[in-house]
Amino acid sequence: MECVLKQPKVAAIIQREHQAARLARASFTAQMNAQTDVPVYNRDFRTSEAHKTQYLSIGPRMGAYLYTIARTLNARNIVEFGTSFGVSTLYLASAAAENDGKVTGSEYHAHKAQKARDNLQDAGLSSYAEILSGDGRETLQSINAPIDLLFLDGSKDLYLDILMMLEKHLRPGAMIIADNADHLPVDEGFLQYVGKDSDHYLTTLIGFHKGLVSQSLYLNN
Ligand SMILES: C[S@@+](CC[C@H](N)C(=O)[O-])C[C@H]1O[C@@H](n2cnc3c(N)ncnc32)[C@H](O)[C@@H]1O
Repeated sequence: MECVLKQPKVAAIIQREHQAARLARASFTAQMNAQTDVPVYNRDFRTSEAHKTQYLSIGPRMGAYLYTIARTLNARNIVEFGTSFGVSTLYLASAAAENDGKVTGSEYHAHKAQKARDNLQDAGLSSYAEILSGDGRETLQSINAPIDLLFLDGSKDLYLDILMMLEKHLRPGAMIIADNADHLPVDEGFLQYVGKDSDHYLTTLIGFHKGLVSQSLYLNN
């Protein structure tokens, strides 16, 4: 079976971007955390230095997981809230390439969206992804095809808003994956909405190398 992720050109760009993210994080995190008590994830995505300049990207294990889920679902219409420099998008676009599908990414900062497009181009995956620049609450309103996979990785306090905005487009059996679930309150907001009392979602929290990921199956009862 072909695995686009393992194609030398794709693997090289993914490795390059993980390495760049690691180097950038090493110097930036200590510096920023020393300046304020507000964790990176709680800072305003429009104004914070971290959101403007840093990768804040998933790691290789999470990337392999996203790719596997997208391939297993045969996901053709993949939507990503929070693209940054497009590391996660490279994994999702690799699966989309094999599924004859497409990823629609969203990133508030225009220069980040452009770098994500450049990375996809370098990997030869441009035909399988489109990156919308601007606030996902506006740009993702253009989605109208049935969604197979929704990856939430933008501002944590907007996960529920984005889900509710796109819910009408989820196909039954769609998967919603939310990163950094350990940063979310359990008994309100997104996790409460998709949690055990929901008739529409079956949700599990998965422990990763660092933190929790929420995975919800859309039941559409
Ligand atoms: C955790 S990073 C995403 C990392 C990316 N998924 C990856 O793994 O490479 C979050 C990104 O979401 C963007 N973001 C946050 N809220 C957003 C919004 N409302 N609309 C668009 N982008 C947003 C931030 O600018 C930031 O670059």
